[in-house]
Amino acid sequence: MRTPDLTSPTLLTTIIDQLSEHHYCVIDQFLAEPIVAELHALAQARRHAGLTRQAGTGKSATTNANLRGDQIDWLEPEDTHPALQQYFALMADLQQQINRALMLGLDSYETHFAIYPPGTGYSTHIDQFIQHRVAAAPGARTLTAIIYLNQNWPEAAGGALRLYLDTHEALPAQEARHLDIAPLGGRLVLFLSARFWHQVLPASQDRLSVTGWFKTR
Ligand SMILES: O=C(O)CCC(=O)C(=O)O
Ligand SMILES: [Fe+2]
Repeated sequence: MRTPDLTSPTLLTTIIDQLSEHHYCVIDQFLAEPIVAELHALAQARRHAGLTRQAGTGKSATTNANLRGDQIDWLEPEDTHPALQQYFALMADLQQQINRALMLGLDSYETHFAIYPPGTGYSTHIDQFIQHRVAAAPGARTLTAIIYLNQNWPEAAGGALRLYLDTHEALPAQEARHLDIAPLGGRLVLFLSARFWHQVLPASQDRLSVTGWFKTR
């Protein structure tokens, strides 16, 4: 199984340059197909074992399927599954490299599988809790990291991540300047959690990802 080599100067330089210039980056084929397939199979197996639950929104984690329709399954770094071990090791490496280059002070990582059944999405939001939206709030989500697990995803299936590129004080309109990012297997999306409004558009088939947040102390 091959995982990306973060000691490769080109990959790391691309990530760092894109993050410092644009505050987000999209890296295709970040994860190789075998590990994407393993994580996909694991997410489905855990779903069938009843480990996923309806995701909530906000600190109280109120569930409202109109706002957010995914099923989530939180992952623990102690989990001995080889694909998860590889994933956690990779994200720890990424955290260290990004800290070294950008001094973001990333300190911990929380992550879950997310499964959006057909027709569901996640309405426009920001990943930082309102209570944390002051500089250097302790425990704030600082960098969002999403890896998609959908191999052979047809464009017609929808399910893009819509990232609103400008800062907006309040909820941006759907047609505000944005980038639509298809949830292609192996693709990594990183963005500063407090900076971007974003939403998940509904898809016509199950849409799987492993999503996480690097937090500051
Ligand atoms: O899956 C995605 O593309 C984004 C998910 C998301 O915005 C979230 O979980 O906060
Ligand atoms: Fe989000």
